[in-house]
Amino acid sequence: MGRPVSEPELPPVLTGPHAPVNVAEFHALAKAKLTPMVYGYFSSGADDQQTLQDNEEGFRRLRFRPRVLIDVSNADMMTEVLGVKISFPLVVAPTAMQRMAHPEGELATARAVAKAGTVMGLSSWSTTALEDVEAEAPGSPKWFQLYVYKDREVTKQLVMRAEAAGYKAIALTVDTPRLGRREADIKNQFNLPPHLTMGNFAMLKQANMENDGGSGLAAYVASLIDRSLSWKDIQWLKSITKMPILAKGVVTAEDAVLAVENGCAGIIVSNHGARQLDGVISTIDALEEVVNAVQGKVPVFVDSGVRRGTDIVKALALGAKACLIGRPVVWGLSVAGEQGITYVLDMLKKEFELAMSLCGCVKVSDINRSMVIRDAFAPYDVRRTLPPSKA
Ligand SMILES: Cc1cc2nc3c(=O)[nH]c(=O)nc-3n(C[C@H](O)[C@H](O)[C@H](O)COP(=O)(O)O)c2cc1C
Ligand SMILES: CC(C)CC(=O)C(=O)O
Repeated sequence: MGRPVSEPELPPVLTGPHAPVNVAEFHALAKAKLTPMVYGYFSSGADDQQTLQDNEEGFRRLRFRPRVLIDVSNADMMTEVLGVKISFPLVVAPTAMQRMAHPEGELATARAVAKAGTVMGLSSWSTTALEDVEAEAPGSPKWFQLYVYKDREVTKQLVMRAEAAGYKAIALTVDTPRLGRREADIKNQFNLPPHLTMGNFAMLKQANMENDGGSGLAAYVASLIDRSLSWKDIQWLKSITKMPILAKGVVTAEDAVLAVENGCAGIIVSNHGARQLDGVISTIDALEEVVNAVQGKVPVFVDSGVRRGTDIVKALALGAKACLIGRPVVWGLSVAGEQGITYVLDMLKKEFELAMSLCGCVKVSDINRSMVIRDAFAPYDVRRTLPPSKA
């Protein structure tokens, strides 16, 4: 597979023999470019980072059962999320403070994601105002990620602004009543660099990240975010917006059922890129129980650890409608702004197309449960897919 974007248009870091050919190589380039404080914030998981490792390992534990001698000369990667067509089943997850990665931050992301024909998630804690992000790529579908403030009026204003600007959904983050313990941020006494602001909050322009020698972000979250948030607040949220609400951060069947009962329009199986509770189950391991619990009533998405096109095929085989990626986009942005993200998305799209074809799938809906097994040494029970007479 060749490199994704036509070479003459690219900056030197993305051309020639040292150009990255996968997400891991983008990560390495970003690490070399960013300051230790910024890199530490973007890359870290919580505590011992056990789940950080497990998120990627979880995908590796799955093995394919590809089908052969199927005409794959035409691959159709299009799919649909919440009524919106996207070019392939990958959505960009909301990640905070993108101007730390590149001066154009969220604006570069909006342009690249629009060009790729998919959905952008924008963080409440974007370093660019949500209206400016929409104006940069007007009409291109975006989800607004919501942190619920102790001050419900602040929250309400934010939701109303997102709806007025044309955002298509609210991704309500449900796994962050408190910030996970990220040791790099504590060591580096993380703080938003003084030339940047939280773009969505005029009154909080200077983010008050005063810390007592630890992570300024943890102090910021503790002072502003509503720890008392509970399922009943979904009703409140539904009373102030017509946008569909996605519960972002569910990893159990119990909570999946509650999300559906409380009127969520979708579920994002996520452990926040392993940044919250260390030791929590990897999302690819949690996915199937959530899919089974939901019984097709709402779409299920998954993020945390998706690094390859093959990971997307595995997630879809286990019932996800689409995957989201967080860090891979941050690495692309850090390395080469908009072009870096375009390159990353294009690379993952090509990987996905190849993986689909090698699995014998012509279209996204061909991907099914029979295509993966968890344990490479346990035979697949063919009674699941063969008619009884042949099983
Ligand atoms: C640097 C960074 C910032 C993030 N900021 C937010 C955020 O503001 N809101 C949120 O709900 N999730 C946030 N996340 C979590 C992502 O939305 C997503 O769940 C996660 O990155 C997926 O895992 P991956 O990075 O392994 O792809 C952030 C993740 C990272 C890495
Ligand atoms: C500002 C942060 C709370 C954003 C976030 O969700 C994260 O860093 O994981």
